Amino acid sequence: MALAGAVRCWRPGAGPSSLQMQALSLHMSKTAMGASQKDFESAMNQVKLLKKDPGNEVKLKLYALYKQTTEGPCNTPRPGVFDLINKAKWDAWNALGNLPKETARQNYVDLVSDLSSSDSSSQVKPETDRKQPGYETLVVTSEDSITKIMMNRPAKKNALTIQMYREIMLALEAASKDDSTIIVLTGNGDYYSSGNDLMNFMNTPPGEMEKEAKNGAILLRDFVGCFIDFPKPLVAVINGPAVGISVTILGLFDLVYASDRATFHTPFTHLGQSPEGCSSYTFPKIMGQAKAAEMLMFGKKLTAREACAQGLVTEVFPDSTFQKEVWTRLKAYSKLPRNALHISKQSIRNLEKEKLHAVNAEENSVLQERWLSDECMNAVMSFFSRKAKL
Ligand SMILES: CCCCCC/C=C/C(=O)SCCNC(=O)CCNC(=O)[C@H](O)C(C)(C)COP(=O)(O)OP(=O)(O)OC[C@H]1O[C@@H](n2cnc3c(N)ncnc32)[C@H](O)[C@@H]1OP(=O)(O)O
Repeated sequence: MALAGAVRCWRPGAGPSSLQMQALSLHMSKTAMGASQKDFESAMNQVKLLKKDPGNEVKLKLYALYKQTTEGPCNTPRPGVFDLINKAKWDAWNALGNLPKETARQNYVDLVSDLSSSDSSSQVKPETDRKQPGYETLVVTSEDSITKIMMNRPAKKNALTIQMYREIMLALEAASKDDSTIIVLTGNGDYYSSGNDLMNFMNTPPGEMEKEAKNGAILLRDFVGCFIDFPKPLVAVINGPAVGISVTILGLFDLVYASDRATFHTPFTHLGQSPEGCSSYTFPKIMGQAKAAEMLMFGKKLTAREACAQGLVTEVFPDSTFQKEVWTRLKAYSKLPRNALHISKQSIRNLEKEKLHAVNAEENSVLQERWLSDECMNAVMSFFSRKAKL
């Protein structure tokens, strides 16, 4: 509801210290005696300084109290049934009945004082303070109704360890229930992610290969399943090159923003493996059979612009302004009506959910076999012996 213009009392603005001082002086004057006209004017100014939007219900209350204080009881005709905004405002004002002007003024000042106190206690904190505890391989923060999950293993190009798969699942589970509107996955450092950590294949005793392959397939099924079922808008902020599973799951995101430094590489055949992340289904749908085969079968690496032209990426930004442009965009999107956004996401996804889970199960059962193949073992060994030979 667009009330901002009419409730002359609302405009986010200045810094915390002036806000806190005004709240304090307002509180002191109103407790000494009834609120004066000066207190009322000061409250009207203060409401413009609030950083946090108090929501339509509170804005309606402020509007009603303002009108009651300045004009007395509502005696204008009720707006027509289709004039929704003015009708809501009229209803709020009319609900105050014959409340005396002095009481309305006092209530207005009290309400603003309460809003100011909670607003100053929720001022922006540095990122280190906002960081959610409990993650070792991720940095998870929430701000402006956006939960950001950042893979945090820059020295290893954000290669995904078993612990990282698990922590990403936990972070998604928590984000699905928090009050965020949008969830972002991104990487710390120069890479978005180099995909599965190839060490995941190296620590298995010879007799336990089959069991480990089975466990790996279960973990992968659950990991990809979280993206299939995720109920809120998911945005990938691709800060640099992306490899393997970090690319294939992009078909399950709602928006993919990429720096022009990013590349997209799925070298499954070279690794003796096969596609996962539902890409065997989503990629041909997104980019057509021929282009999907080039990526998934022949390991063609795409630039960000090529990936955008093929529909895998939503938009490409110059690396120099990437973070600024993307976060400005996301902050604007995060103010959209939350429930409507989530319902739209779910309507789109629900049409495909069953199919995606079936594809996920099929891909994982093929991969489970692939991990036991000589082709896969040799490719992994050759990656790790590469450095030793230099
Ligand atoms: C539960 C199991 C689920 C499995 C799901 C199936 C998923 C499949 C895939 O994701 S397949 C894709 C796997 N990824 C790769 O094949 C990429 C391998 N890495 C590379 O090719 C290169 O490292 C690079 C191109 C990403 C970057 O090259 P460069 O710029 O030359 O840097 P370095 O190679 O020196 O890398 C720095 C440091 O990071 C280590 N590292 C990078 N990526 C991985 C990786 N994927 N796995 C393990 N380690 C990785 C690299 O070894 C270096 O370590 P060091 O400094 O030498 O200790």
